[in-house]
Amino acid sequence: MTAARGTRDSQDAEDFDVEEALALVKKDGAPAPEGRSVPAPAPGAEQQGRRAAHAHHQATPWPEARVVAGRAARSMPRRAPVSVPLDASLGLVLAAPLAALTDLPSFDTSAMDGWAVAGPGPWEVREEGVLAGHAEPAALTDGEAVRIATGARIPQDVTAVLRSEHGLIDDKGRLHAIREVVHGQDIRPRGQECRSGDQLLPVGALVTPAVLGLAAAAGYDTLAAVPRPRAEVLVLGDELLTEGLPQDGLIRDALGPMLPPWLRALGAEVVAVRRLRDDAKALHKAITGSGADLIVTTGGTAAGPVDHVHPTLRRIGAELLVDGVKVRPGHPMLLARTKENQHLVGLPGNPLAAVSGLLTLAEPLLRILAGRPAPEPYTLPLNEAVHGHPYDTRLIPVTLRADRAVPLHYNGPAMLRGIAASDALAVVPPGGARAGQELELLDLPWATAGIDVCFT
Ligand SMILES: Nc1nc2c(c(=O)[nH]1)N[C@H]1C(S)=C(S)[C@@H](COP(=O)(O)OP(=O)(O)OC[C@H]3O[C@@H](n4cnc5c(N)ncnc54)[C@H](O)[C@@H]3O)O[C@H]1N2
Ligand code: MOO
Repeated sequence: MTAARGTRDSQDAEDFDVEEALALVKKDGAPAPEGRSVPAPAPGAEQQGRRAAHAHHQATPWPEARVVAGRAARSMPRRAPVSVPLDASLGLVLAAPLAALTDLPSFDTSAMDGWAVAGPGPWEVREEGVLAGHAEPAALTDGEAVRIATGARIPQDVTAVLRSEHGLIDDKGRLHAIREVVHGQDIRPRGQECRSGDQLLPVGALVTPAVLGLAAAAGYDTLAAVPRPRAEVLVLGDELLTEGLPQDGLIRDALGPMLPPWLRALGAEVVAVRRLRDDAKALHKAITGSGADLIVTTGGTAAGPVDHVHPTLRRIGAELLVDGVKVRPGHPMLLARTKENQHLVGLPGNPLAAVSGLLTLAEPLLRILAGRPAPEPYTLPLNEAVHGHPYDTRLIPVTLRADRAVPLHYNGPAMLRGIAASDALAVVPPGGARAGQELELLDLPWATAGIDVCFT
């Protein structure tokens, strides 16, 4: 057995047996790391444990969880379109059709460097040439030519543009064509691409770099866009460090740096990222004080002594729309309506489990709030078999090689090593998948061609 194979087997075991493994640690009273004390079980911890076991049976199937998240977004009223300067509209969605504000080109334009000529040659060449962006050139009369640059306005009564490489000046200063001159050649007539008022793009089009260019060319300084849904990230955990090396049982916060750009790539405006201690009061205050459309919490979703997300949601009377999902990793993820027009996605603390929650619940919700089109579902064959969970869907990081999905190792719930090297998450149905089996893929923003590569 190779080392890599051994690693994966042990990860799979962790995946299936994480609950039992944790229970064993607790039963045996494993010593706490030096200098750190195990918090006493919170009042009601036993009840929480029962609730967690119950919740697991109530968990929503993975495909349905995504539908519920989409429905939650559709239940929210549409926010009014915003007028956004071009340089800030990348990644937004048009809230009004993009209609040309001008003819394009807006004047007859030379397509080449050379001479604008009138009538048949040879031509007398005028002394002063015509450059792009300069004053309106004087009309030509038959037998005349003028030097012209690409993009310059065509003088009146010009019949064609002769490219510089297709003309010769004789010793008397007259211009001769070395090729046949076709009427209108190398002239871009006004309105060739569009007339003022023509619809260039419909409502709902994604603003890509190309759209920015088109909008600018068509005369726009601002665009009417669907506003980005506002997301606030609450990173929970006493054990988290924001710099330096992990030490004394403390670890680096991996989600604080990862989630804001990822949420932005999913269409959100991240209005705040706050780090909170494992403290129920602080969490209550942060949730009830937030004006965001979506609150994303990390950690605290399970039934441990300092897992305050469920109790806090109960306390504020939130409606749990999804309470656990039949997916590995990430099964404790949740979605709640916290108040009118506000939802909360609770991501599990294990980093890959958090990614799973992000793509299962936050992605459809944000995509619909941002007015973005749903990505076309697609599948690729697996290049090797993967184990499945007996009852739950698995999401595993894969790279895409020669139209095959290659599963990556280091895909345990607490690991980011696999996903950091991956292009997509493959959706493994309960029971696993054979080599060659077509699996649905969820593209990761950095691997998607087009706008999704643009995080800023
Ligand atoms: N008795 C049970 N215990 C656990 C269950 C269960 O079903 N029964 N599920 C396990 C699973 S699966 C997951 S996933 C986690 C979810 O836990 P929480 O959402 O409550 O998260 P925490 O306990 O706060 O943290 C879990 C793990 O992740 C680390 N973490 C947390 N935040 C971060 C961060 N920002 N950056 C890096 N790492 C983070 C944290 O230190 C823990 O190691 O619950 C299992 N337990
Ligand atoms: O199995 Mo958990 O959801 O670690 O990810």
